[in-house]
Amino acid sequence: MVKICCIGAGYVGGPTMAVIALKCPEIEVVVVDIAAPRINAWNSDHLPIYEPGLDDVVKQCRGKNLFFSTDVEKHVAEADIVFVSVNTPTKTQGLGAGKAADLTYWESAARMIADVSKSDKIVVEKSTVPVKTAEAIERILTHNRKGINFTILSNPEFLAEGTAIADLFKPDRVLIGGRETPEGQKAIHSLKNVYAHWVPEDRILCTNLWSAELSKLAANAFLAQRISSVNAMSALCEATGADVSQVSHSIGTDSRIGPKFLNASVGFGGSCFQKDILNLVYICECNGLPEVANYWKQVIKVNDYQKMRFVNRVVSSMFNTVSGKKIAILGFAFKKDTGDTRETPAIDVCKGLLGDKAKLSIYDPQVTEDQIMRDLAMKKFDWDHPAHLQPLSPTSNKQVSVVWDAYEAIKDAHGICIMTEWDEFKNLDYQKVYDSMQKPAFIFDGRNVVNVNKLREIGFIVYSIGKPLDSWLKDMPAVA
Ligand SMILES: NC(=O)c1ccc[n+]([C@@H]2O[C@H](COP(=O)([O-])OP(=O)(O)OC[C@H]3O[C@@H](n4cnc5c(N)ncnc54)[C@H](O)[C@@H]3O)[C@@H](O)[C@H]2O)c1
Ligand SMILES: O=c1ccn([C@@H]2O[C@H](COP(=O)(O)OP(=O)(O)O[C@H]3O[C@H](CO)[C@@H](O)[C@H](O)[C@H]3O)[C@@H](O)[C@H]2O)c(=O)[nH]1
Repeated sequence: MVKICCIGAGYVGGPTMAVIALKCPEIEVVVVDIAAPRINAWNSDHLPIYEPGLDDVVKQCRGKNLFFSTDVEKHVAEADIVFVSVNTPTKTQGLGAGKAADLTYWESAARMIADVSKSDKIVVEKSTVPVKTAEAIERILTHNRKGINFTILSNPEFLAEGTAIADLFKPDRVLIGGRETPEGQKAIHSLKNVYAHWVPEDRILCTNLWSAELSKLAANAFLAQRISSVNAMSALCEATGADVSQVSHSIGTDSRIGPKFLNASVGFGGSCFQKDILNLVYICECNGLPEVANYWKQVIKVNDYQKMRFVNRVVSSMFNTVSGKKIAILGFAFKKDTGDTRETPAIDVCKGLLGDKAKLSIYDPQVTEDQIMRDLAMKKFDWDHPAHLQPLSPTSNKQVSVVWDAYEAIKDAHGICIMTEWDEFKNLDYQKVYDSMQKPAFIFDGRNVVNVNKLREIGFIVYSIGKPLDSWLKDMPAVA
């Protein structure tokens, strides 16, 4: 029986391995992690992450050929294929701080693999890493080896949160990079056989190591670039009276552009886009390519601009101050159908409003109060470390309350900010909402989910990203 061990039971390791176990009943899959609470949760009825369809997959194979364990060394030693899916945060100190990837967790995993192995292994990079990482990992593995052969592959993951299971069941492609040596090609073949259980052969792409590593960074940079492009257009739409949804639709019907990933928003969030672009920027700088680095840096700059532009709109519309005013924040996750808040634009918007002394009442159907308080207190990039290394949550923040009902958050508020496109925000009883608010009642829709005309008929003053401005907002000072 082939044995797979995955180091890192997070958003990638957990769902990916669960799907491999489901699709390959004759393979034993063990997911290991240093975080005992996470492993306990994977072994319980309350999985550590919210992801549609995940419970079902885990229930079908857990205890049969899918196991979760903290006994990292034992399971690594026994495995034929070791996936490494640990955190690769942005460095906060030292050389490359604020840009380069911190490979501490990866390196310690590689050293441990080298120490405990007693048989040949294929070691698979599942984490997103800088191009050329495989070379460094190979050195660590081979330097420590005791006659054991390690073959390294790059197999980056392209799943998106909220649709992880659907993405894993039917990936656009699986990418496997390896050395162009007989051992490298043999290892590629072995990993290809795993995915071939359910992925059509023409969707399994095999490349050299560096192409696979760089393709992951490039894919995220291109995706994020589309969002920053449409968000940049949204500012111009507001200035000219064009409607960004109409512009997106018009350009998206050109088959060379395509319709996906053209939704204007308050900004992109999530654990990957910013981190991976910063990493790409750093790699370009290290390779003496400042123009290329600056090109990609601009994607992040526009994203930061979009979040600040939103805060400025809120404050300037509400008579240039939100001091002491209750603002309801609807949604805190970085997108719908996930409880993940890593780099969510809600953090920057909330911090901006708190900086102007607003009182926030926050509601998200999947995010806990503890997580929100922690996010609002955390320093940039601290979130991307294993749980036991993160700062504890602060006891309280007098300006912030977290509630478990949208109407409760909205009651007596002066304004509403929609930060996540949860379906339930489209279907609120907006007449009831209006009646329960202070007047004038403002809605700032950061996700373009509400029906602007209907809400204006009710009496709201509505701001929706990239849409023709409310006459109220037109009279306000320019904020761009
Ligand atoms: N989240 C996504 O949607 C996504 C998608 C594609 C790629 N990625 C990449 O995959 C990697 C993992 O991301 P994630 O979202 O799953 O992170 P995560 O924080 O959810 O999970 C990482 C896990 O690794 C564990 N870990 C760290 N060091 C360890 C060690 N030495 N031994 C055992 N366990 C260890 C941590 O405790 C944590 O549970 C990152 O490089 C990320 O960029 C993420
Ligand atoms: O048209 C769009 C599409 C997305 N977003 C925002 O962009 C962010 C990222 O969304 P999405 O890409 O759907 O989710 P992620 O889970 O971050 O997935 C991205 O990052 C992963 C980690 O590397 C990759 O594996 C995926 O392929 C890539 O889509 C979210 O805040 C979205 O709200 C927009 O604002 N407008």
